[in-house]
Amino acid sequence: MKLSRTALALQGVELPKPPVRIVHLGLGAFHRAHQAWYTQHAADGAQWGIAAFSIRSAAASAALAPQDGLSTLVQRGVEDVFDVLWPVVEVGDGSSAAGRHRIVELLASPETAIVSLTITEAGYQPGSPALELLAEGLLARERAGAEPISLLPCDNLRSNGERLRLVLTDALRAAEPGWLDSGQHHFVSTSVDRITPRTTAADRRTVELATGWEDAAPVVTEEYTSWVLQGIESFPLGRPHWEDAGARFVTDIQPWEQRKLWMLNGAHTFLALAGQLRGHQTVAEAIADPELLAGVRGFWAEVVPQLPVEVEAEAYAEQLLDRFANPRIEHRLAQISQDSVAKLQERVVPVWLAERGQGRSGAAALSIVEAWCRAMLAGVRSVDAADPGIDAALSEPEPRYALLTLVDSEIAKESR
Ligand SMILES: NC(=O)c1ccc[n+]([C@@H]2O[C@H](COP(=O)([O-])OP(=O)(O)OC[C@H]3O[C@@H](n4cnc5c(N)ncnc54)[C@H](O)[C@@H]3O)[C@@H](O)[C@H]2O)c1
Ligand SMILES: O=P(O)(O)OC[C@@H](O)[C@@H](O)[C@H](O)[C@H](O)CO
Repeated sequence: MKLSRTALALQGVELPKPPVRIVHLGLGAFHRAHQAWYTQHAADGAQWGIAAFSIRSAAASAALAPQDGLSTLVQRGVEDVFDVLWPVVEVGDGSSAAGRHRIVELLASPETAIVSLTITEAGYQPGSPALELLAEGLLARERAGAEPISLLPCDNLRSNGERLRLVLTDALRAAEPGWLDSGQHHFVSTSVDRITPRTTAADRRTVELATGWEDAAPVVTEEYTSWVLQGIESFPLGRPHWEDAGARFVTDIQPWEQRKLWMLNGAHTFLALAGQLRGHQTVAEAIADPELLAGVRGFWAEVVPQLPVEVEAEAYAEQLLDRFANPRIEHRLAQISQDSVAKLQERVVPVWLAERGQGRSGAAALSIVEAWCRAMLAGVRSVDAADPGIDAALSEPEPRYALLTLVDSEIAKESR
C-alpha cells in the first residue's frame, strides 16, 4: 500500500488535516523532522497546517504530493520508532511557475501567519530564488492589505532572523524603496538542532518492512531535538504552542546559537574535512578515531569558557559525543563538508579570536582551519561558494598562506 490519507483512512486511521496557516520554503528532510514535528506535538497543532514548497528541485514535492504531504518519521535511537507526520497538508514545486504563483498567493493570504525557511545557508545569498519569491510574496501581501507576518528562518546561521531581514530588505529595495525598512514584519531568530541525514533507499525499505506502507520520502532522525527562538512577542497572528513539544523562547539567542553553531556545527565541519582526509565516510566513523576525537575535545575546551553557564555547554558536549557516535545515524561527511570557508568563518574563527583576545593561543580552533588547508591541498574538495578563491589560492606560490588568508587574514599572518 502506498502511503496517503485515503489509504490510511481505509485502515481506520483518520489524521488531522488543518487549514494552511504556515508556508514553508525548502521542503527537505529537516523541516519535517523538526518544525513539522514540533507543530504535530503542539497541543493546538491540529489547527496549524503547513504548505511546504521545494525551491531548488521538484524531487521532494513530486514524492510527497501523491502522499498528500504525509511522510514517515523514523526516530532512530536504540530502536526505530515510526510515526506519520501530518502537519504538511499541501506541497508544491517552487521552481515551477504554478508553484511560484501558489507561494505568492499564500503569502498574500490573511490566513497565513508564519513563513518558515530551511533553504540552506546558500539560500540567504543575494539573488537566491527563495529570497526573490519571498520578496514577491510580501509585496503581494502589502498590496492585499493583509496583516504583518512572522518570518522564521531555521537554517544554521548566526542571527538568522536579522540576516533574513537584511537580505530581504535589499531584495525589496529595488521594487519598493524603503518599504520593508519600516519593519512591519516580524523576523524571529531561531537555533535549531536535530541531526537529520539524507534519506537512503535502505531507509525506505526499513519503513516498508516495519509499517507495511510504501513511503517515497520518509525522514530518519535522531531522538534528540532542540528549538530555541528569540521573540515570543513576534507572532501577532498566532502560532502553534511549540513549547508543548519542548521549544524554548529566550530573550537573547546569542549564547544558544553560539553553543549550537560552534560546538555541533563547528565540530561537524572539522570532522567532515579531517575525517575525509583520514579516509572516513560518516560522522560516527570519524568520532571513533582517537585523533579526531582529541581535536573535537580540544576545540570544545576552547568554546566552553566563552559561553555563559546557563547554556550548560559541558553537558551539551557530553550529549554531542553520544549523538555523533550513534552508529544507527548514517550522517555522511560528504553531505556536511560543503561551503566550508563560510562555515569556518562563522563557527571556528570567532572562537580563535575570543581565545586570542583573552591571552590564550586558540590552538585547537587554529588546527581546524589548518585541517581545512590540508584537505584543500590534498584535493579533498566539496562544492564551495568560495571555489574560485580556493582555486586561485592553490595556484599561488605560497598556497597554504593564500588559503589561510581566504578564511581569515589574521590567522594567515599568525601562522606564517
Ligand atoms: N539536516 C539537518 O540535520 C539539519 C539540522 C539543522 C538545520 N538544518 C538546516 O536545514 C537546511 C536543510 O537541510 P535538509 O536536511 O532539509 O536538506 P535537504 O537537502 O533535505 O533539503 C534542502 C532544501 O533546501 C532547498 N535548497 C537547497 N539549496 C537552496 C538554495 N540555494 N536556495 C533555496 N533553497 C535551497 C532544497 O530545494 C530543499 O528543499 C540545512 O542546510 C541547514 O541549514 C539541517
Ligand atoms: O551544512 P551544515 O554544516 O550547516 O550542516 C550540516 C550538519 O552539521 C547539520 O545539518 C547538523 O546535522 C544539524 O545542524 C544538527 O542540528
